[in-house]
Amino acid sequence: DLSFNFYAGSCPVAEFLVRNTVRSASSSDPTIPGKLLRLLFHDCFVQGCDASVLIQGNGTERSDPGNASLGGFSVIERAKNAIEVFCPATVSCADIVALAARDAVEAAGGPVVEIPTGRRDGKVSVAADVRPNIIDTDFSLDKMIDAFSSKGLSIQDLVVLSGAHTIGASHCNAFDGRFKRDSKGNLQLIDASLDNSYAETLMNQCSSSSSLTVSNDPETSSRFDNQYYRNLEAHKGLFQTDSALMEDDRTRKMVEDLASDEESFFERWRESFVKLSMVGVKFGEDGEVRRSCSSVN
Ligand code: HEM
Ligand SMILES: [Ca+2]
Ligand SMILES: [Ca+2]
Repeated sequence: DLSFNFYAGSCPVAEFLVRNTVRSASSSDPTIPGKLLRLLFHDCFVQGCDASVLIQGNGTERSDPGNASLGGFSVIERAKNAIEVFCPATVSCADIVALAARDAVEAAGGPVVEIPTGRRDGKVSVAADVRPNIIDTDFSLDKMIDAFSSKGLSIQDLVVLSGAHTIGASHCNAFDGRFKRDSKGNLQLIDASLDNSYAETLMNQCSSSSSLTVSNDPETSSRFDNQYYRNLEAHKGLFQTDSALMEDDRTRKMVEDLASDEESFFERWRESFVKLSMVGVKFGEDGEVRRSCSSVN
């Protein structure tokens, strides 16, 4: 079973080493927190929170185009290497991924969250599992709710965890279908739920380079705060799936509450984040503790 401070006896420095690694990596590279947080989402939604996303090789999850824009792997590997020095073959990579995401939020100014540990590392990682489980930016609210519910997560968890888009960055192809440039070079909105001037800014940013990334939250791009929900209220959600939360009665009220009260966002984040970090966790012989995070033992 998972428990708080699972490694208290077997590896008391584990959480400290992860936190330190995440802190130092984030201060030298401010793109790290967003990467580590998204990595947990993509791990937990495919085969559960079992570090299946870290396995390298032909045909693994990591090789799927749906995971092509993930990052932060080297930070996980660094934390694992530090931990192996003190307590070999004891701390799972799945726990390191979850702890690193937790610490990334804290490093970006977000809430401190206590999470249970004791996850086991999965032995299966198949590319074909990725796209059926990861939510695409063209999903309707109903499809998002179904996807979350299939992982034991509620509508509230969907709205609260989407608040992760208060940090990090995205490639233009994830949202540039929402507008286009007409023959005169002017903006033509395709998705009417998007603010005109924001769309114009995005269009211009994206036309300068196709591999460019844009901040998910242009107001406070590297700060984990409730600005994401204020952006949604202003029709400045980056993805259609972000805007959709404002367009439906089932979620609009939650967005407004979270936009007006950061402390309540942080409180709900703690709850929903713990739930996300426990999706489909493996126990006993269903899993193992990997020696190296990028390959099964
Ligand atoms: C609800 C449906 C969601 C959709 C459709 C979605 C989609 C996306 C997409 C397309 C990107 C841009 C990737 C790129 O182009 O590099 C992105 C970035 C990101 N997502 Fe989500 N996401 C969702 C939920 C979540 C959740 C639940 C979390 C974590 C709890 C999360 C955390 C992030 C973070 C932190 C980034 C920035 C990554 C970086 O800076 O490298 N997302 N998301
Ligand atoms: Ca997984
Ligand atoms: Ca922010």
